Amino acid sequence: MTISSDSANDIPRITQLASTISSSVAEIQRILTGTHTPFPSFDEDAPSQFPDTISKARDLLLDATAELHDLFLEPLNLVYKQGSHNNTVCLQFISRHNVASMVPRGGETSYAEIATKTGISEAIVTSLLRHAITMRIFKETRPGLVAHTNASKTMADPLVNDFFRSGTEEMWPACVKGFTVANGCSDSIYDVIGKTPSRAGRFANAMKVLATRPEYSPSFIVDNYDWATLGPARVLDVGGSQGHVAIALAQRYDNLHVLVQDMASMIADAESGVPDHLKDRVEFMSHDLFAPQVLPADVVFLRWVLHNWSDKYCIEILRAQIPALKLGGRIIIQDTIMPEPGAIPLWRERFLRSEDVNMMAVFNSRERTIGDWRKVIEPEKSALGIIEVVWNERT
Ligand SMILES: C[S@@+](CC[C@H](N)C(=O)[O-])C[C@H]1O[C@@H](n2cnc3c(N)ncnc32)[C@H](O)[C@@H]1O
Repeated sequence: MTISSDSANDIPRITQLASTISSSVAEIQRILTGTHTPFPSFDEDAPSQFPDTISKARDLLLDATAELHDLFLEPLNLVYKQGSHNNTVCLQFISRHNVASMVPRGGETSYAEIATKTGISEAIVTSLLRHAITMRIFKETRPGLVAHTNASKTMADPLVNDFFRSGTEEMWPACVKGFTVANGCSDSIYDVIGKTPSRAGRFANAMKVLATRPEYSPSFIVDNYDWATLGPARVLDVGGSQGHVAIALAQRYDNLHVLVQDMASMIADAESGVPDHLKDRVEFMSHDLFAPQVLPADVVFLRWVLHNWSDKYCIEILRAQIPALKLGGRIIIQDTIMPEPGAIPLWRERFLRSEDVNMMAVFNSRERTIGDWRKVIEPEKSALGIIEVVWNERT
């Protein structure tokens, strides 16, 4: 029998992992106790985010616990565990029928009642939700009765529900067949959902939800670029959806006037989400990002836009922005830079690799490494050059 061990001191890998788990939990306990922060739990009212201060210990803990767990699965079970199609079926059922909002906060409801409300048989509802419960979405308090966990309660938020519905109804079929085949057309996802306000609205809500994840927080662009030194500046937030990032920028920097440009269906009613005191500095305009810019700008800002497009289209998009730039103007791009394999904690890398596959299936694009970005931005292609890259390993 071969024992997996550290050859230097002959400590088995499983023991090393247990020791990492023990020391990182001790560190997290020290920090949470010191800051009077509640400990993690699946309870309905447990906190939904963690303080930044535990980030390093949490990275170590998540990777070590996952490795230890996986080591004790037989190889076939390990691979089976990663096959997520049955998870997706459950999430599609829950989000399509707004099941999470049928369960009262702090109370319970029955599978039978959910069956009546959804028009789906009690047996199927029970199977789908009992599978969801193994993912810690809902809990069965007594036979036949379900209540919220913190995960299911999160799904009761209409924006979060839209996020999962967009994922399971737009992205998932596209991952199986490619977006165009799944939708029986030759148009891009944006052309297709742009024609249906409910689908466009769901997508815009999904973007807002993604931005609430600490890794995708607008604070990275607000905090890591010195917008104040630009002086009075007009910023075009190209593909800015419903303005959640524009609002964050205008809130912090009163020197900025931000014009959000997006497809008409994506920005329908977006103005109503802008706080009154920012309404004169955050505005919206329907504009095709491939059309030459008509308005002069100090900054053209593209956040999470280019990763949706293959190189050829990125170059077209960038070229279309150039006529807008005033002398000394700049294009600021905030987007994913793919790390080398193994360069960041595995649980974080997994999210990025999953996004990469999503880009491929839904957009015929990909998440880019710094070398890939150079190819898009090199001067002879787009008339631009990379001046500075700021990389934050948590984004
Ligand atoms: C991935 S989302 C990013 C949204 C936002 N910038 C953010 O950071 O959350 C890409 C955005 O590009 C917009 N978009 C796609 N094609 C477009 C087009 N042809 N013209 C204008 N906007 C477009 C989409 O509607 C969507 O809001």
